[in-house]
Amino acid sequence: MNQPPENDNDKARIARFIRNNLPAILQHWDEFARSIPAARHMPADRLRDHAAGMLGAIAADLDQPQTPSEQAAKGRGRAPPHARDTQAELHGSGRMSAGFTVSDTVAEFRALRASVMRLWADHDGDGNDLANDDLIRFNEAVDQALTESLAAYFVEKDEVTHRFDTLLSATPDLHYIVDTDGHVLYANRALARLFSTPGKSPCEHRLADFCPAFAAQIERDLRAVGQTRAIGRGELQCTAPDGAVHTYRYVLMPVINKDGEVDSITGTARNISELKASEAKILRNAYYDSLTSLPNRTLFRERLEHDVRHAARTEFALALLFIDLDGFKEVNDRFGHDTGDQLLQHCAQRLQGCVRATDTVARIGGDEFTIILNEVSKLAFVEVLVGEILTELARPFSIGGKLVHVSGSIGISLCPQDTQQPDDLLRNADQAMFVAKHGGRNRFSYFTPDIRDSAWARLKVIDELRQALARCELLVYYQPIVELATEAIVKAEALVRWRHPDGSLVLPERFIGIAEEAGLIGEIDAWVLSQAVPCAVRLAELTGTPFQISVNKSPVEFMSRLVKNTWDEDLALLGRAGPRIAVEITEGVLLDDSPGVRDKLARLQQAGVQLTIDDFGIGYSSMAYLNKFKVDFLKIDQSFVKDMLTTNPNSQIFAETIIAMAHKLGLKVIAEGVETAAQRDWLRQAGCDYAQGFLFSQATSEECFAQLLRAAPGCRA
Ligand SMILES: Nc1nc2c(ncn2[C@@H]2O[C@H](COP(=O)(O)OP(=O)(O)OP(=O)(O)O)[C@@H](O)[C@H]2O)c(=O)[nH]1
Repeated sequence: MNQPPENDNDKARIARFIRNNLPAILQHWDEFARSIPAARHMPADRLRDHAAGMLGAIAADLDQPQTPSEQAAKGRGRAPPHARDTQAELHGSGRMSAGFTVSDTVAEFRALRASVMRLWADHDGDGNDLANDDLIRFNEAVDQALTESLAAYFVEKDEVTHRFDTLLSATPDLHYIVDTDGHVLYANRALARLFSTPGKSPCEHRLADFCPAFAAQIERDLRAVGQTRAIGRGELQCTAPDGAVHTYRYVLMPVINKDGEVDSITGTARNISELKASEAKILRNAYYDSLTSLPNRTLFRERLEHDVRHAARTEFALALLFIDLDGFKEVNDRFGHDTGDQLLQHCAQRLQGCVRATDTVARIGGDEFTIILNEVSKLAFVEVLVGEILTELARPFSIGGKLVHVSGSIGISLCPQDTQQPDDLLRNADQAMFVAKHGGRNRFSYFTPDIRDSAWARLKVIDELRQALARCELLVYYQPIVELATEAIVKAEALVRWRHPDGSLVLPERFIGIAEEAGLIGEIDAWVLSQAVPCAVRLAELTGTPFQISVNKSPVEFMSRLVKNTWDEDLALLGRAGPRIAVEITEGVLLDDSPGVRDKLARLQQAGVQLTIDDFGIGYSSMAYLNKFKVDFLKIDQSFVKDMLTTNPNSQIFAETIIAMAHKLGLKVIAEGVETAAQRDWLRQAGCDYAQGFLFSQATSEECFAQLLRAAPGCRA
């Protein structure tokens, strides 16, 4: 049953008291408030304004008439608020945002209550009965305000929690909070999903349970963070429920409570599996050959250094094998690069099959492999193994239904016998391989000091040759080609000579091969051509008839990418020279079916250059290409001429056959190396068209050549 409202004067008295004594109450309150941890660092005026607001709201509440049941409800803090967003509610949500704990918030109300009551007690009131009644009313109003404030505080807290939960749920990173014993207090959705155990919340686990393989590491890191309060970092691998293994990088941070103790530990973990995979790929690319998956040159060098150091500490030797495939370019040219690539892969497998796991097989260049053989106790074993490798490489490879053949040339250098320097060891093995290759391929050669000396000599020649070009030390000599019927000099072959700084005249046999290997041959041949063209013009003026000079174009110029490309300039020059210049090529060039070679031949043909096939008869001597390309002259190799009348009568048959065949095809024949009158006579009688050789003249300077021409009968000069 409702009680009548209380007397208005009574109701207003405490409210009036609060309003009249507000400065004094706030002064008391200030002292209390400073003991609240969260309020300690707040500006005093803000705290006061806030308290004044709350007291004003409480006083306003006290102004309201209320029934006894409302009063009872208020006493329990259950009275409905007067309006939405009461001052108390605003207080509660504000305190939550300002970082007040619940107990801080309660303490603030306690301080307000104590401040008013202290002052009330000191006050000359209107009598204790009334004062007690007022105090009861006051306490009820404070309780009500506190309840409203806390309710708003928790609503705000839930909202903040919800916001953070939403934020943490949206991220693929794992976020978690554990207590100092490692029990999970919070796991975001990504972590819960990753380690979902049916019927069990992540909070029923210890963090270490999620990753048993790294449990000890997790426990150790959590312990360290708890003890040192330092941030902990680490990486671990976890197997997800779908069996996938992921790598996580994690950070652990201590949560310090108001007493300065580690209350809990928060952690985040990021899946870095992709990063790891790309790091591994970068590492693989830096150290491994992508085609064969063998160690590349960089890793090989590191291993060699390591193994050489290791060998120095043992009584065992180390053998380094340098393997270069023979005829690999032909595989590329004939079957295409894909087949070449597959061949390299097969070779890599076969090489690996020949050695122990402790040895290293590496691919250090195009068709170059190296093998480090460790702990060699007997050199005989090396030879047995090298024999096996040669057999393996020479065994046909079946690639794409085709049988492909190559072989290998192997150089061997030993540590410590030859050297203990990794760089020298590699150079030695390379030089020894070079010797094996030039010794006929499909074989091996040990490094010897002689090899080193000749390799150094070779390098010296390359160096000097480079300078020879720049210092104009090369000369062109001309060897006459006579018409056998008349013995008149009708043509010449341009041959290069090198006036060495030591004064000697070096013949091409001594340096052309080296120039080819060093990639200098293109420049040399181009220079010879540039000299021969004006010479042909001058000789034609001298003789009064067109005069042709033939120049050599090395097969290497057609085939190797190492050689400096002078083709555009050469062809322009040849085009201007017309029939004054013929180009001599070997038959191997015509037999080469690779697109690069075919293209260069076609350009020569388009320029209308007359072609001479040099050294005819010693190679494949296939007739088929004579049909495909317009050839003008065949040069019978001097080896046939040399022994046709002495040791090998078959040479006569060869020469006769070549001459007959050439004539049937409309080609003229030139015999090289004619040294005797008997050879000349035989060739003339066999129908050969032209001859050159010492019988007529050695190669000579343009000046001497001009004298030869002037001395010839019928010369107009
Ligand atoms: N298919 C393929 N070819 C390559 C690769 N790297 C280099 N080459 C080619 O391998 C060839 C190596 O040249 P050489 O060693 O002179 O060729 P070769 O025919 O074995 O010559 P010799 O060693 O004198 O017997 C060149 O034609 C390169 O273009 C590759 O990764 N794949």
